[in-house]
Amino acid sequence: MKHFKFYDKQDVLSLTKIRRYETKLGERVQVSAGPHLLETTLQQSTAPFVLFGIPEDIGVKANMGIGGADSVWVPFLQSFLNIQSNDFLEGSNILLLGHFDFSDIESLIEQNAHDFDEKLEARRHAVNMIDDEVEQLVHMITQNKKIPVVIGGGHNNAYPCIKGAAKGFHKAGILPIAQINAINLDAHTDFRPMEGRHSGNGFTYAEADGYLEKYCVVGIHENYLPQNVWMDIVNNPFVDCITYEDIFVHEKRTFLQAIGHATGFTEDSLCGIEIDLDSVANVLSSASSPAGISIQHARQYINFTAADSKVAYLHICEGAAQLSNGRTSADTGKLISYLVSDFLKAKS
Ligand SMILES: N=CN[C@@H](CCC(=O)O)C(=O)O
Repeated sequence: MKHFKFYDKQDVLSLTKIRRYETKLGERVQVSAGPHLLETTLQQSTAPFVLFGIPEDIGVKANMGIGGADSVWVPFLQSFLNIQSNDFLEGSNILLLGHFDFSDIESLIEQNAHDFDEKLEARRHAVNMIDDEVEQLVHMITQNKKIPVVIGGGHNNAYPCIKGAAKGFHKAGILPIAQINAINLDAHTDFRPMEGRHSGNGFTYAEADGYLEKYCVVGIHENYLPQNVWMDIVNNPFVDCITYEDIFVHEKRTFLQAIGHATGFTEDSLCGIEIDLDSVANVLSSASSPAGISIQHARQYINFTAADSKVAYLHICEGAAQLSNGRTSADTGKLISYLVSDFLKAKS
């Protein structure tokens, strides 16, 4: 994990606005005992939740998407650490570990790959390196029976989250085999073919490698579902989906019924909870869209899945504060901080 930057108390407090007579989450969260003491920290910490960031957009670019998923981690922290510590959420049950910094890999690719094809190939190759480091961290966290709360980054990181959690919880004796389920609220299935690693095929690789058993994706947009992926889903009894159109256009079932279906489909094992922020209307991301669920729906999804599933991890991804095409949003970090706090409250 040579790309991981551990935080100390000072790092956290530098982003926390201290105010007399009030206490913020930044004053209450736990931090690591030091870069070389991760195992000891995880063994000794009383916090059941371990929060870290993967501010990278290599996976999105490797999927021919618009870069910028690396820009939301700091704005998220600035919001999250300044949430009031109170009876609703106190903060000391969170261990804030730090973030991955893969910017050296991206710089190398930019400097050395000559054209579009070479860059695409290099980025798909680089995603394997990201996979390995993220998997290692998720494995260590879950092996210590803690729940990772992961802020991306591209949706490519679903793969190392699933693989790391499956292996870690198996090693901890919680799972008989290294295999978990996953629920995903997303405009896309991210079940694209195995053409090299990128943000559009994390679940395909996880399933093919045997770490993902059942996968249910809620809210996919018919307009962005490739026919070959649709056929793969229809023919796979371990994969299920409910389209955005079936919920909000044809009204075949309500949003909460769709989530209930997803938690029911995956209830036999530990389950990774995933949300791609391109599912939320007008939130800045590579695949931003004016059509999508509301922020209220996203918060309900987090609340219900956290309460109704045996959670293996939470992964919130693809949000951006600034895209490589110049678009910006000051709100994405704050939205993510609401979703993380909703999750923590639902689990308390
Ligand atoms: N994780 C997102 N995957 C989508 C969106 C791609 C994009 O436009 O960035 C997909 O592969 O279709």
